[in-house]
Amino acid sequence: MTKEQFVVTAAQMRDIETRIFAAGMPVAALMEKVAGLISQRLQAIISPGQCVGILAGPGHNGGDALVVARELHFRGYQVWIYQPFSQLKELTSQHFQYAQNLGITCYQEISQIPNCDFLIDGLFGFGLERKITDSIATAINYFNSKNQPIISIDIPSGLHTDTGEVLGTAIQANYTFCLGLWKQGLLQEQALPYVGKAELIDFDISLADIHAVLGNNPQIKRITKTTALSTLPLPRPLITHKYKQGHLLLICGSKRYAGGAILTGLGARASGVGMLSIAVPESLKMLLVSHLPEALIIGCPETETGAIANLPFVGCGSDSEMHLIDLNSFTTIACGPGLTKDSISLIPEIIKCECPLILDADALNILAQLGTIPTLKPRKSATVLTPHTGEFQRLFPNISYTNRIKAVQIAAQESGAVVLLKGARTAISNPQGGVWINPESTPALARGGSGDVLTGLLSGLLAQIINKETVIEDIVATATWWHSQAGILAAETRTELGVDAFTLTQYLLPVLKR
Ligand SMILES: NC(=O)C1=CN([C@@H]2O[C@H](COP(=O)(O)OP(=O)(O)OC[C@H]3O[C@@H](n4cnc5c(N)ncnc54)[C@H](O)[C@@H]3O)[C@@H](O)[C@H]2O)[C@@H](O)CC1
Ligand SMILES: [K+]
Repeated sequence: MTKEQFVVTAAQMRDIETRIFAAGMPVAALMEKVAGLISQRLQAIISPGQCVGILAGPGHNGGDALVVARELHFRGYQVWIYQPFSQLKELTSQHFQYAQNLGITCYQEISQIPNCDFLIDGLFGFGLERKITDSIATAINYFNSKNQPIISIDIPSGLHTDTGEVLGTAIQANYTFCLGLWKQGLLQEQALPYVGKAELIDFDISLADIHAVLGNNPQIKRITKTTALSTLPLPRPLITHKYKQGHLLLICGSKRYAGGAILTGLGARASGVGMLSIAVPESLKMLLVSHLPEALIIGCPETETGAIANLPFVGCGSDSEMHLIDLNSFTTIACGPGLTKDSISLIPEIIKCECPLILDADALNILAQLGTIPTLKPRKSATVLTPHTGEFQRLFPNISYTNRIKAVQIAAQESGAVVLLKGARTAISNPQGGVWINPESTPALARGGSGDVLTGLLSGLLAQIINKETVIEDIVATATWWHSQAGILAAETRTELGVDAFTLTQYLLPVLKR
C-alpha cells in the first residue's frame, strides 16, 4: 500500500505519533520538519510580499502554524498572528514567544485584525475534543465571512477528525494540507463543504509504524488511481474468446423506464465484457437492439404496467425445445435499473442464482419492501448492493447515518453483501468491515441515469474478472473510481451541467486513455 491509501482516525494517528516519539524522534524536530514542508508548499501558492494571517491554537496544530509564521516571515511575507488562548502547550508556547520576539505582530481580538491575502488555519487539528464555543466560535465565523482564501493545516478547525461532523462551527477552507496520513473525517461526505482542495503532506512516517497501528491489512482504504487501474482486465490475454471475457446478464428496464436499460447496457459495453445479454420487457426488445446491436436481447413476459413479470422460456422450434433461461450459465448478473417495483416476484427467484449478483435501484426497493435482506447471506456467490442514500435508508432503516463509513460497514455485515453507498464520497464495505472510499467525484454526476451507468460498468467488470484471483471489493472500488473520473473528465470539457448519463458513457473509455 502507498501512503495515499491509508486512512486513520484521531486515535490511530495519536498512536502512530506516540510510537514515533517513543522510538526517539524529538517532538520539536518533527514539528520543525512538518511545518517546514507546509511552508514550502505554501510558497508555491502564495507570492512573496503578500500578507498572510496565521491563526494559531493552543496545541501542536497551533505549534505547526507558528513555525510556518516564522518561516514565511523570513521568506519575505508580511505575517501577522491571531493567538487568543491563555494556555498553550509548551512547544507551542516557545514558538509563540519566539515569533513575538522576532517582531511579528500578534493579535488576541478579532476587532484589531487587519486584512490579509491568505489565512492559515492552525487553530485545532486532530486534538479537537469538544464543541467550539464562545469567542473562538465567533472568530471562526468572522474568518469564514471574510473573502480571503483559507488554508487549513491537517484538518479544517472545528471538524471531527473521524466523522467529519462540525463541532459547533468550523473553518471553511479553500485548501486542506492533511499531515502524514489521510484523516477519516476528510473523506466523509459531511466534511466536503469545509475541506476545499485536499492534499497530503507526506512527512515520512515509516510503514512499520503504520502497520503496527493499522494492522497488516488496514480496514479502511482510500481508492487511488494506481490501485484502480491495477484491477482492470488489461492487457487482455493474446489468445482468448468472447465467453472467456465474461458473460453478463442485465435484468432491467420497463415501459416506464426504458432508458435505464439502455444506459446500463452502455455502461456494460464500456467495461469490455465479452458477452452481454439483456433481459427486458418484450415490448422494449427492438429498442434495445437498436441501441446495443452487439447484445443478446431477451424479451420477457410483461405485467399490465409494462414491467418484467418473470424471466422467459427461451429456445427455438417446438415447445419441447424451450427452456427457462439458466441463470447459472452467466458469469455475473445485475438486476434493478429501470425495473419498477412491479417486478416484485422476480427478485426472490434471482437471488437464488449461484453467480455473483449486483442489485441496484428498484431491486433494492423490492428487497426493502419484502424484508428479504437476510436471504442474501446464504447465497453461494458474492452479492453487491449499490444503494444511494434514499435506497440505503429504506433497506437499513435502523442503521444510524451520521458516520457513513460506520453505516456502510454495519450494512455489509448485516446483509453479508458488499455494500456500495453512493454519494459525493462513495463508500464500499465488505461483510468483514473492509472499507474503500472514493476520494474524488463531481456534483455533475447528481443526475438521473448515472447510477445505471455505474451498475452496467461494475457488472461488466465483475463478469470479466470474477474468476481470476481478484478480490470482488477491489473491482467494485475500481468501477466506482472509473465512473467518477469519467464524470470529472466530462465536467471539465462540458461544465457540470453537461454530464447527462448518456454523455457520461461516452467519457468512460477516454478516462483510461488519459
Ligand atoms: N508537532 C508534531 O510533531 C506533529 C504535529 N502534528 C500536529 O499536531 C496536531 C495535533 O496536536 P494536538 O494533539 O496538540 O492537538 P490540537 O492542536 O489539535 O489541539 C489540542 C488543544 O486544543 C484544546 N482543545 C480541544 N478542543 C477544544 C475546544 N473545543 N475549544 C478550545 N480548546 C480546545 C486542547 O485542550 C488542546 O490544548 C495535528 O493536527 C498536527 O497539526 C502532526 O502533524 C504530527 C506531527
Ligand atoms: K487546522
